[in-house]
Amino acid sequence: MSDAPAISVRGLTKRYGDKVVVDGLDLDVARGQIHGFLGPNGSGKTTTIRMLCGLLVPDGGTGTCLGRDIRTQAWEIKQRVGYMTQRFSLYEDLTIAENLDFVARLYGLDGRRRRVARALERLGLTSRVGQLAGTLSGGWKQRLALAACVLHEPELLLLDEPTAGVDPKARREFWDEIHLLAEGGMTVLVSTHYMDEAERCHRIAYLAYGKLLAVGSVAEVIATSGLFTWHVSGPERRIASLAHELASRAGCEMVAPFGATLHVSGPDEAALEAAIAPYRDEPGLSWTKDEPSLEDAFIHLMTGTPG
Ligand SMILES: Nc1ncnc2c1ncn2[C@@H]1O[C@H](COP(=O)(O)OP(=O)(O)OP(=O)(O)O)[C@@H](O)[C@H]1O
Repeated sequence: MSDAPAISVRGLTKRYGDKVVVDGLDLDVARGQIHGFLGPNGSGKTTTIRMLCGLLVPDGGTGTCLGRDIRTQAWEIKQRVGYMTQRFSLYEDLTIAENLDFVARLYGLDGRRRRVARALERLGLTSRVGQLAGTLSGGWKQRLALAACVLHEPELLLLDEPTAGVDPKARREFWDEIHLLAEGGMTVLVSTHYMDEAERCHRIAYLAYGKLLAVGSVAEVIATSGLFTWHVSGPERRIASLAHELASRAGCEMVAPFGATLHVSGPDEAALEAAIAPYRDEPGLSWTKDEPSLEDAFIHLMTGTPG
């Protein structure tokens, strides 16, 4: 396997009319990595994914995907990439095996039986081969969609919100499968809105309004945010009123209740401590300084970006 990055793009730009939806994006994804792609709705994740696999031509920028030029070698890229779109559809009145066989025929793949058997085994679907796709739960449907995407043994998987609306257990299992595929050498770029999924990636990139705001490991992205956070817990009614009081104090940029605990954050450590100082010795309240969560960091990064 080559050491060259699976994805390497510079200044990637896409406009629709006057609107710049991807704005000068630089991104490197190493081979064999699971790279998360996060950002609010409409931030340009799908558009970027479609430019990377040659489905959309960028208006600006250059780069390679699997060593091929994204502008001039789209056909070669498409053959080596598995792309699971947000609305991946399967034939509900066909069984799991029939769906996979159909996809293999559609793409004219050689060794169909072997490929279908391998995909079934890889994704733990062997025991359900005869089940109609329409009778599968959301999690199993997504797993079948993933099996269809790996039938041609791609080097890179582009997964666009593959687990939206799927329950936590099925999401966790789906991610176990993604990790197994990566262990086997596949590179994965996966967009998600779920923080727990972001934390299962080797690296993440955070996009807002078409601009890349942060990239790195989860710890690096949290550090990039430059945010400081305190947690305070206490009686529920007091926590509810405290949330209102703190929200109006300078230095508290974000105040978010999590049950009977508040996450209180701000980018200026001294200003934040001054804001909470009057409450620090209040009986019944328990304060701890903590790392900001990834969600705190993302919301802060987005708040500082003009839309
Ligand atoms: N074909 C198109 N024509 C015009 N505007 C488009 C087109 N495709 C996407 N857009 C706009 O580009 C912006 C980025 O959309 P995109 O789907 O890439 O965002 P996203 O980050 O994937 O969002 P989500 O998380 O909701 O899937 C949005 O404002 C969207 O409305």
